Amino acid sequence: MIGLWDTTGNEVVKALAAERRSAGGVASGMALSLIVVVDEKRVREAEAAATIATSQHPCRLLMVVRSDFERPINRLDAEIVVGGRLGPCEAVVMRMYGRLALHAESVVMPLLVPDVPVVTWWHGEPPELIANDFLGVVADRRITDTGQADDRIAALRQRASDYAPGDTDLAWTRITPWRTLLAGAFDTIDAQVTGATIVAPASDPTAALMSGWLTARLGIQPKLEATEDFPRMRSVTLHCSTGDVLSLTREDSMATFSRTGHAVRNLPLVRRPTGEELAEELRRLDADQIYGDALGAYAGVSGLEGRAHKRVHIWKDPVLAPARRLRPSPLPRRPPSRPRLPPARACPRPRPQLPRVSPLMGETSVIVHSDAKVLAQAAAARLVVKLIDAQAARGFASVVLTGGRMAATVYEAVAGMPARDAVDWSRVDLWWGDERFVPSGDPERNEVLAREALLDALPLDPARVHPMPPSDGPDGDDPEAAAARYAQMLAAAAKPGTAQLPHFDVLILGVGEDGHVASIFPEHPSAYETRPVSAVRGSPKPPPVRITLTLPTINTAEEVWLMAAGPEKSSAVGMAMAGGGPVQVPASGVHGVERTLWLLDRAAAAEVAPKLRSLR
Ligand SMILES: O=C(O)[C@H](O)[C@@H](O)[C@H](O)[C@H](O)COP(=O)(O)O
Repeated sequence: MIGLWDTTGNEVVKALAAERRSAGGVASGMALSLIVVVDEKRVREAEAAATIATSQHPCRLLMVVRSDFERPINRLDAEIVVGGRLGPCEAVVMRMYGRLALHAESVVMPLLVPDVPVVTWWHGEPPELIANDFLGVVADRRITDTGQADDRIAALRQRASDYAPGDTDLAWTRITPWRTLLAGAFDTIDAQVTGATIVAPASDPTAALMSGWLTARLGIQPKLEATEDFPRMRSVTLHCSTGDVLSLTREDSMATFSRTGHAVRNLPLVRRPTGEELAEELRRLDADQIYGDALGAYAGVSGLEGRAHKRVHIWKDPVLAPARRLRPSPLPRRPPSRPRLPPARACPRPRPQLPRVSPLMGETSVIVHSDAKVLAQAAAARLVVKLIDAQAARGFASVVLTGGRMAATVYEAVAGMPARDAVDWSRVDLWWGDERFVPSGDPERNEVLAREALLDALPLDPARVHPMPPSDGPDGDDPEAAAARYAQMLAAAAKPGTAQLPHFDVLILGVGEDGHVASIFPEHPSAYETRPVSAVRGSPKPPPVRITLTLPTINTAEEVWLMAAGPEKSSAVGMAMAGGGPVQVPASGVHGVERTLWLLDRAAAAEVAPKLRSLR
């Protein structure tokens, strides 16, 4: 077991690899990644259940304990157990504090086992909308437990309204033994079932699902008879057209089965531990249509099976929802005797700090167009509409431009578009995300590219056009000074007293074959930079000296659009969308405050995992 205190996602990935090596392949052949989302007070229960389930299903268990969203600092503590107290699996228990807890996926995604299904189980109050939790959006199967909700029946109805195939609920799993016994009873009768009575507490979601199941299978409307004398569903009685009555009644750990004209029989009906219920759900990785039918029949919602299997992540900040305000509890202190992660100790060089990415991250959409030409036309149309909308809302608009072939085709498409005249170009601010540090007028400059392809044809206000300084500008051949100058220009344009940067409505990026964006290159110092603007030396893409906005600056834009076309971009795009990490794949580290848009052609989208490609 390794305990990592106040750590980073990267350290957890490294420590897991180290622990796997030292465990000598204890947990090979993992069939799935199981993400468990749980509150601190229920961790022990969740661990006990997961231990039972993982003993039946070899998997990587990723337990996410989220707390104190309001805490101003972010912190991650992690515990890595391979083939130990959590069963024969690889387990990472992660405690996330502060705003980091809202972006658990940034830590969890790199830990998913490649190419195997992902199952997410919430042990506790289920999320109102699964789309609000990225850990649910990435999962192939999603397991909630409405039995844990404060208002269990309302939670069940909410599951129906929010349903997508692949969802399931442990309140449903709980009636598997009942359904087995009742199905056996049906087999013994020829008569038609005309009615049913279910005796259960009024708020029992399991009884509600039993009612829905009987409605969906037999076309009857069962009567729910409320009782407060029993904590769980007490009995199910079926009335046949012949007048026969079949009844199944729970008695402690068994059931009595009675049928008109037959002797009463005792049958096993054991209440299973949560871990057994979880294990049952892990046995199937396709959608459970019978559950969907039962849920829809109970809630009176039709067409559940026809819904899309995948959800789009919808950002929701629980801190802004007054009902969920949480009082921060003291952060656990690192135990003095706890050893530090061995690989980190072995690392001789001080590691640079990862840039703090903005905690605000809107929805991510992936739009795949047939080819680069259509992509350029569509992106151009989108840009024109975005600028018109921004001007309608605020009177002006601002866009951050980039360089490269894809950007050039989009600029040309805007230039050739009659609708471009609907934009008041004199009220558009233009900034650059990066620039090649060469003399002014040099055809290598991104500024020159944009001017020739588009800007020269537009009635812009020159005072609103802000190219990055050239190498023959006021700072001469000093890219650091030029970067600092651009940072000052940005600060001067920011709203006084509120920010260091102006508002960017949309920031456009091309994606390099190696996953670079702007002039932030993989494993390059620019990928660690936290100042707003950075000089770049030794760029792997010529020319070698450049200036770039850094990741924290890019991530303040309202919308960030990443554009890529062609097969040579497919692996970079695939890695970025799989959460490759901002240093290894800078494109994975950018996002818009309100929206991140991937604009791809089919060839560039080829390696985007199917489950992500369906995000729209
Ligand atoms: O100055 C640059 O080179 C760019 O700003 C760079 O980030 C570019 O956008 C990508 O490399 C994609 O370029 P392509 O669209 O040409 O592949």
